[in-house]
Amino acid sequence: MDGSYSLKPEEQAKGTSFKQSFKRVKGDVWDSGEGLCEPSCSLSVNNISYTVSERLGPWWDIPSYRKRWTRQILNDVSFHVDSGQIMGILGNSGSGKTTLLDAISGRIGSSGVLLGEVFINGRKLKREEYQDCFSYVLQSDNLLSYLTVEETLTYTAQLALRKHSDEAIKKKVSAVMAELSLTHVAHSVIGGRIFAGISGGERRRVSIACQLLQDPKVILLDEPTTGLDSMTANQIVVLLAQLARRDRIVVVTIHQPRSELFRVFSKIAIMSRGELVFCGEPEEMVNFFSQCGYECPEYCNPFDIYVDFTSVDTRSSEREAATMNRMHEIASSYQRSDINRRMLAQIEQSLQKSDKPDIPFKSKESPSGAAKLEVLLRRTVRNLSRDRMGVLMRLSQNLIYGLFVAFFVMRLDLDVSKGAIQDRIGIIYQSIGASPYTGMLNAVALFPALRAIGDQESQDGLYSKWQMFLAYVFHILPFSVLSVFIFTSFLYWTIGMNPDTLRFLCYTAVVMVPHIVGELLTVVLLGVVQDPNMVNTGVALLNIAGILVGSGFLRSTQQMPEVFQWLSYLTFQKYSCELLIVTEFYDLNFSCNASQLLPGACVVNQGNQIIEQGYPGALSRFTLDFILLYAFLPALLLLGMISFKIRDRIIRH
Ligand SMILES: Nc1ncnc2c1ncn2[C@@H]1O[C@H](COP(=O)(O)OP(=O)(O)OP(=O)(O)O)[C@@H](O)[C@H]1O
Repeated sequence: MDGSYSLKPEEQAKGTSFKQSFKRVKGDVWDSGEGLCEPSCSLSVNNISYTVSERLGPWWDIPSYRKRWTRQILNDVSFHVDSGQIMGILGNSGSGKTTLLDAISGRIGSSGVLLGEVFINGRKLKREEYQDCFSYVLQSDNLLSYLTVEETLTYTAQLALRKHSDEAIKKKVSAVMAELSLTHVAHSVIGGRIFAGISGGERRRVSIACQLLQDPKVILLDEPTTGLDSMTANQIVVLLAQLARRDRIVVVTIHQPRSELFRVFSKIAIMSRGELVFCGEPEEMVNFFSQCGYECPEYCNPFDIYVDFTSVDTRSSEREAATMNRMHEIASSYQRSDINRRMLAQIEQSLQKSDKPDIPFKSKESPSGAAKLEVLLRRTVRNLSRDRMGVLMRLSQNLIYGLFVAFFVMRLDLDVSKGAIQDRIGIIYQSIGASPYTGMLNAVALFPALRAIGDQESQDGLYSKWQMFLAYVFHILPFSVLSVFIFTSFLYWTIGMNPDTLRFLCYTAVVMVPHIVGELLTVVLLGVVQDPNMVNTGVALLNIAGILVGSGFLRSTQQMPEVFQWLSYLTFQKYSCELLIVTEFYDLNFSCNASQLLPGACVVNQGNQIIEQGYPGALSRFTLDFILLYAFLPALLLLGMISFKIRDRIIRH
């Protein structure tokens, strides 16, 4: 399977070669073309039901909103698959295919009630063992755009199998790439929305390859062909059949497979309204539907026809009643059929076996928490460092903002009558007020994609979501420091702030915190709020509130009601503004050309007067203010870890 991937001509012609080269010989013994082999593993799903409690109406219709009803999403679903087999789950939209996979892979939300059991080799799986046993490939490919295929797989292998030597990991990655025909694109980048990389089908294969690194016996795939053209979709299904043939169980939900894939599947399950209306071999399906009186017309795709026969049409109440009856009629025929009886007997047989093989868990020699963090950090840095626009954006945003300010202010004066005091206060206000926004913009643009990857990989058991959060925070620090340093170096000296190197360093150290806090706060909120736009708005409002209450510029702190005075202690703006006022105004003397001004306009002509009148005691609190300001960073790190632990509970995948 090295090199370019294509269907063999005879497969393209008939789509039957798999079944022919992979015949059922006797009972559960399969000929894989490499000699007869007993299935080494079996998956039995027994009476899985899932119900959720839903509100009757929308929130604006209060009476119905207060009432709840119980909705059955899955209803007593049972099936049995042996290793070597690929089972395709079909059904119209909303029939419960994804929920079924979520249920058997342990990724179902805690919002409903899940009943039923899952057995591997006749041994009952505990709920907490589901994820250690099954690999789950989601519908969307969550991959880092700037990594190559080989790098992507190597980092995943390092996260999953760190205890292996580098050499062993390299071999494993090469083997998986060969198995999935990815060797020819090993050094190509994955690509993203704004730049081209490998094709959609190859990306899907990389997602599957990431799962294969842990040697799962059971692979579940949710709509792996969605978004692919029909030829590529076929190739993916054929590839999955080949993976199954190598002694694995593959269960795949699929929309509208092409008819030539009919015989590629070992088993086909059809779902409708949460019920399994049929589950059996392709030939059995044709006979079953014919016996029910629903023949597949010649030249029609049996998949489409049988899904149509079992779907409920809700376009009118008459159609709904008629199609619902038909669906129930087919489902009960299946329940009474020999096909179903045989399948139940297979489940029973595997449960009764005296010498049950062990449960084949995925390879999981996880590295320590610190080692995982190190891999995540390396991976994130490498991805960002190749993102030219991302790096440029990070480094230049603050500087561009500094250019606006410098252009507007030009050069600070020492004459009070020429705005010496007002301009300096304005610069401090802008430095503190605006820098959180640039941090926020970075996080909103770059973090959601990483969050999606973190969600998936943490569900795969590779690491915890808070580790991804920490890796993100650590990887932005050097960029943030550099970006703020470029900004302050330019602005401070260009507009002529207090010309003292130590004061410049203090100014830089202070402005650094709001910028990092802006990004950190955004990431913390993105842990518990899914929508980046809401987080955007939330952080912007919090920043506005913070600068109003904390800066003392709009209203002096002493004049504020007591509650706001207390609240100001919770804002980083209070400490940073106090610090910058001291840094700029301490021991600075102004001139005043009083002849052009009203009498008394030159009363304030020393920087120390500004400090004492506006921020009494700020001079003595200088060190304390610094400590309190910098305390916001570890506090937000802690909050972030809590936020991503909460995310573990609220987001299932
Ligand atoms: N936690 C839940 N709460 C409420 N409804 C749910 C929940 N989970 C699933 N559903 C509903 O169950 C039905 C089945 O959803 P599911 O995603 O499994 O369908 P599907 O067959 O995979 O559909 P599609 O092919 O469109 O992806 C849908 O109507 C969905 O809205």
